[in-house]
Amino acid sequence: MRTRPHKETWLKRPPRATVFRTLRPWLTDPDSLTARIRARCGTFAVRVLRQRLAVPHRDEATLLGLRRGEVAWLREVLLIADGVPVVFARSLLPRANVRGAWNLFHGMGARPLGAALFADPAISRRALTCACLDRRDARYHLASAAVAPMAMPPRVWARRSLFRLHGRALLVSEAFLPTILDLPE
Ligand SMILES: C=C(O[C@@H]1C=C(C(=O)O)C=C[C@H]1O)C(=O)O
Repeated sequence: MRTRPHKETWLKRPPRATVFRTLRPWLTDPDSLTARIRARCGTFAVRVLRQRLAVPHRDEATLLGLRRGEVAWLREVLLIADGVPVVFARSLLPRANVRGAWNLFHGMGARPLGAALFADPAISRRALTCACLDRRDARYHLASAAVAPMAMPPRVWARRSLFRLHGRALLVSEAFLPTILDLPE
């Protein structure tokens, strides 16, 4: 699927005029997304889609301080609440960060990354930003393919932030599927 080079705008806050009131807390809550979902469903699961070396998108590479074409460790998952996918998450970790500091990335399996990230006081989270992803963005298509045959709306709101440990970065992006709004507020 060819997507035009597109530079979506990542905002510090979701615009009131275009983001559902009930979606805003999901885009802005700085605590663990896993914990927030778990508190609103019966059974929670992580479906690991991909975990391998990959070339980040240009904006992701810039955030991670990587040169264009430089590979990083990629982890893509679906967060599942009561059997229904509610979030498509994509995390990127520069290769140099895997040794020591970020070994957690490889030991996680189907355990949620957040369980490790929010358990270590040495890990800090930078500010969240959010963007509306549509068919112009390759990540929209990754999420769409991940949830098929469940239909994807023309646009999904996503958020992302950098986690840092001993000066090394991990980029976590989370796209919210419409089903997130079926969870209690
Ligand atoms: C960062 C968190 O971890 C969640 C779990 C992820 C995973 O297991 O790959 C990725 C992103 C998050 O949605 C969190 O819970 O806030």
